[in-house]
Amino acid sequence: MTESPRLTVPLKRLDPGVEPPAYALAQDAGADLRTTVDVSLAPGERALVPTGVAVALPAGHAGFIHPRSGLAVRHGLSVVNAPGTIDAGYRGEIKVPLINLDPSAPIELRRGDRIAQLVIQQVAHAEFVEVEALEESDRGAAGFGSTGGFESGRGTDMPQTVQESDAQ
Ligand SMILES: O=c1ccn([C@H]2C[C@H](O)[C@@H](COP(=O)(O)OP(=O)(O)OP(=O)(O)O)O2)c(=O)[nH]1
Ligand SMILES: [Mg+2]
Repeated sequence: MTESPRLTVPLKRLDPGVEPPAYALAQDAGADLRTTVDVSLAPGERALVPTGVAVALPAGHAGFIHPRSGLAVRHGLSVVNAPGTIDAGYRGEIKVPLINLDPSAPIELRRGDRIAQLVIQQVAHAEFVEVEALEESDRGAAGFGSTGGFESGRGTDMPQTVQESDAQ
C-alpha cells in the first residue's frame, strides 16, 4: 500500500481519554474526529460537540470538517455548517456543530464515537485587486442551473434572489 506524504501538524489532546483524530485507512482524505461527550439529538436538533483536540495547522492550510457519509445515510447525522472551517491560526478546541436531519428518529452518540472527519487542504490567499471590468468568460454571469436542471427538463426555472422576491 502506498503511503501518502504526511504533513506535520502539532496537536494538543485536551481530553487524553479519547482517541485523537486518525485516518481509518491509509489513503483516506479525512481523519475521523471523536466526540468527548455523550450527545442525544432529537429530530431536527443540533449541538456543538467537543472533540478534545486543538491543532496548529501550518500557514497556507485549513481544515475542513465534513460529515461522515455512513452516519449521514444511516442516521441523518450531518454538520450544520458543512464543511466547517478550521483556520490555520485557530488554537482552540475543534468543535463540530452536529445536526440530526432525520425527520423522526433521535440519534444517540457516545463519548469516543467518530462523528465527523477533518480534511486538511492547502488554501490560496488572495490579494483582491479592484478592477473596472472582469475578463470575459464562457459562463459570464450565468449560474444557478443555467446549463439545465434534471434531464427530463424539469427544474429549469431560474431561482429568484432574495432582492427579486422581496421586490414583488
Ligand atoms: O465547525 C467548526 C467551524 C469553526 N471552528 C472554529 C475554528 C475556526 O478557525 C473558528 C472560526 O470559524 P468560522 O470562521 O467558520 O466562524 P465565524 O462565525 O466566522 O467566527 P469568527 O468570527 O471567529 O471567524 O472556529 C470549529 O471549531 N468548528
Ligand atoms: Mg470567520
